[in-house]
Amino acid sequence: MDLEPWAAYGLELQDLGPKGRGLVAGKDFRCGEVLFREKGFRAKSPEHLALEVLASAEARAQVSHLHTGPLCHLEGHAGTLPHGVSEEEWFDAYSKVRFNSFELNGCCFLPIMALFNHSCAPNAAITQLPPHEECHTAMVVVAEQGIARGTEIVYSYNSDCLFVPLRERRKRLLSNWGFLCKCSRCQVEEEAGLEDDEEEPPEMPQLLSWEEVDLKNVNLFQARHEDPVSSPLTPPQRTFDAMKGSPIFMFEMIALTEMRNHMSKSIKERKLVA
Ligand SMILES: C[S@@+](CC[C@H](N)C(=O)[O-])C[C@H]1O[C@@H](n2cnc3c(N)ncnc32)[C@H](O)[C@@H]1O
Repeated sequence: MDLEPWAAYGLELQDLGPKGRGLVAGKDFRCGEVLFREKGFRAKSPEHLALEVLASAEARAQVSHLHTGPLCHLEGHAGTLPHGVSEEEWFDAYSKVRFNSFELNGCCFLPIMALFNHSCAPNAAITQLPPHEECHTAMVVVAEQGIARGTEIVYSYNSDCLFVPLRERRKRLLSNWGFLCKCSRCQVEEEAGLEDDEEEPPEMPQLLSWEEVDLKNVNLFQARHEDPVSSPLTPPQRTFDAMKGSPIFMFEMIALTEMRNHMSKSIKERKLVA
């Protein structure tokens, strides 16, 4: 795999302080330009994808750079560890998948696209492209406005939260993604005291160290999902094996058309709301 696939798109990976790493425009982009595209993995749940990661050394290498979320979010999972997998290995793989994937017709996991940070005032949008294969997904990131060189490229992890007040946005992002949003919009609204007008401050998830996790009470697979150990993925869903050598998906004209339709719809909706 290309070590820096974002560089071919004119993007730079930078350390952005409290948000961790993020992708920044290495040149000016026009509104509507495709900023990045990737073919990734899709499965029923993060648990299924974590098992795929654990099953292949190559897959582990592909996700080794990813951020892991707060461990407390992993509590409540029931089940047995897959044979030969240590608790630490399980939590690492599960956390990487859980905090870097999207719920879009299943659990979609794109290891490079996961390097973009979230914003409640995004300058880019993501779109899932056809064909929706059983175990793959293809997505593009598109500029929703002109983006000047040096600007961080951000999309919204949860578009439902864009049109609600600061506290509610932060609450939703905390519960789904495990972080307190520090995007430019949230920071401006926080400084303007908008959060003080609302009820109940959001609580940061408690970060646990390995020693603090009581593994007896940690259930690996939540009841909401079928247990992937007793119901393994059926062929040809060895997703990571199938992905060998082709992380970037060259999509077709039909996909571009769908993306443009989505873009103009989403821009129109924003204008209506504004
Ligand atoms: C999908 S990763 C994005 C890449 C990540 N920054 C990294 O260094 O790998 C999501 C994580 O990035 C951080 N993050 C993304 N957007 C953020 C935001 N608006 N405010 C604060 N942290 C953010 C959070 O730690 C979140 O769990």
